[in-house]
Amino acid sequence: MEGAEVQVRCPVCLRELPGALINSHLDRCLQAADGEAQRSCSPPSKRPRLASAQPGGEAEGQPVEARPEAAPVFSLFNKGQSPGAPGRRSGAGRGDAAEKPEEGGGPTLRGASVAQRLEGQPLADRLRPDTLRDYVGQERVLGAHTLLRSLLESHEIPSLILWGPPGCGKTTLAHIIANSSKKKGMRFVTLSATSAKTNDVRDVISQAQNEKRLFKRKTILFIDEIHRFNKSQQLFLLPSHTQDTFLPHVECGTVTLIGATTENPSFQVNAALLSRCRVIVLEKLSVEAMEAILLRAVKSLGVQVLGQGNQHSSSATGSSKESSELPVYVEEKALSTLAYLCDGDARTGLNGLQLAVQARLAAGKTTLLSFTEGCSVNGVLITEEHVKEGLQRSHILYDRAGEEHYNCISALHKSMRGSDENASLYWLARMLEGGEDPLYVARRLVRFASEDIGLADPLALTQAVAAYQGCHFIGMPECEVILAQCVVYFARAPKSIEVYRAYGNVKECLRMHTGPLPPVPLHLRNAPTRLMKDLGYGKGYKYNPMYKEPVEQDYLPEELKGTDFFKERRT
Ligand SMILES: Nc1ncnc2c1ncn2[C@@H]1O[C@H](COP(=O)(O)OP(=O)(O)OP(=O)(O)O)[C@@H](O)[C@H]1O
Ligand SMILES: [Zn+2]
Repeated sequence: MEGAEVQVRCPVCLRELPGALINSHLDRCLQAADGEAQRSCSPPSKRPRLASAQPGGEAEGQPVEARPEAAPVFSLFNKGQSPGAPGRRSGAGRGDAAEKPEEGGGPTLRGASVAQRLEGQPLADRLRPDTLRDYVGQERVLGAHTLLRSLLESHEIPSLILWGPPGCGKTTLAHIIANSSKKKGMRFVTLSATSAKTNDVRDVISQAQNEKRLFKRKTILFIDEIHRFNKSQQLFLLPSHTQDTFLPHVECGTVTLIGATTENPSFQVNAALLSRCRVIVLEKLSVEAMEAILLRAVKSLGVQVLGQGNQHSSSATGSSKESSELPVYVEEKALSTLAYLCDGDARTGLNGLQLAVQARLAAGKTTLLSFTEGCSVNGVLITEEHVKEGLQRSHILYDRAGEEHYNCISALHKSMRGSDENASLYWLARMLEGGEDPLYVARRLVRFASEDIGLADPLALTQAVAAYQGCHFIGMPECEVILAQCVVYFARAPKSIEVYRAYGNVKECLRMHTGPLPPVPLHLRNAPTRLMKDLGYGKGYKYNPMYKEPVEQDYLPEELKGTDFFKERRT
């Protein structure tokens, strides 16, 4: 898939580079663009969603099967509904982000208890900002005087690909654009690449054409997880595919495309499509940005923050059936820890907060809080520990970029090598549940197939490549079983490092060589011209099929005659 020779365009500086270099280049390029040290800009990966944290609604990025009507996924950017979620669709004008939902995302429901405020929609969706004013962070692309900002302010929306790690605000930014564009009378339609069919795209296009022709209305099409469009869907997007296609429509302005992706678009988005879109690189949210988002959430819930300012001591934990009616407090430290641990993923952070509050309310434990000014209050207290528990349940303590990442993949590799299928599965799950990029694991499997299994079972390589492609097509979480199958196959497979080692010997031999390399023996050379023939090229070569008996012939240079790389240095 990732041929080393393939040239890809850096979405930041637009230079063409060999595919193998793009990731390291991007890191540098992003740093240079920023002028200051960036947090990791390496292509982010998808992390599994916190299913348990979404009691009443669904967040985008949910597994396809979790959507009862998998079919089309046109939906509105409605408050009551996250993009891509089924359910309330408006009849005729489906796809129009016209109606304003009743209940504001906004935050506080007057008079309601914290428990009531947590009901229904997941906190993260409810708090999705409507305007740039509430959109936190991403200054580099959205700050004052940036191109994107002025374009948005003038409602000149170009086709965009929003690339960034999970929960950094891609969908939210699209949502904000939707809001502002609908004020300008534009339509906003969303489609999820995980479940949309080619026909769905066609429908959107033809409706957009009608709208443009009849009402002079422009359509903005948001495609979430655009990297998931598979080969046939991508084909459909290509210009050669007659008038049904998408690209010409992007170009002539029938639709403005906004794609969101967690994957490096140079690899995952069709080049022709990519060249027609501006790539906006969003970063994972900083700890400070996360703190701001969490504070807003806490405020919206009516939870009070206990910090340095309001010194308190807590004691005498009791329990109360009515804990849900009591005031709820969260320690400032708990919020900053949460902001740190969620690793720039606002959805994880907000889900973690929601889980922690809900768990505390359900436990019914109350705490007597004594404040320095003398008063004491009985309430529900959320500490750092509770927040960590909330996160633990969402497994995000796995450190994707650091130590853990390398430790786990190494443990997986060694378990497969040691033919321990249980251990292999365990390490695989540790990584995937922790949000590891399945393609990273799949790439390692391809390597393992040759390095450790080799000719003992040459089919292993086919299995690994198939697993890689399968994962690429369907993504997490559906692809996990593909990797599991492959991992168990490999643990059970016979192993051979014969070729791996022999190839190492050959390389070693070349490296150790001093002086000019031996010439290719004349009889092995091809002689396409008279001159070459005269020079003795090909002379004496024995064409094997002409011989009944095995042919005696040297294939190595004279000085290496008799060398057996398969036996060299073997103990
Ligand atoms: N920059 C931000 N400012 C304020 N809130 C944010 C921001 N980014 C994310 N959020 C909050 O986090 C939630 C999830 O963000 P969003 O859906 O935009 O992430 P995403 O980048 O599209 O992630 P994914 O790739 O996982 O779909 C939002 O509903 C919103 O509440
Ligand atoms: Zn670059």
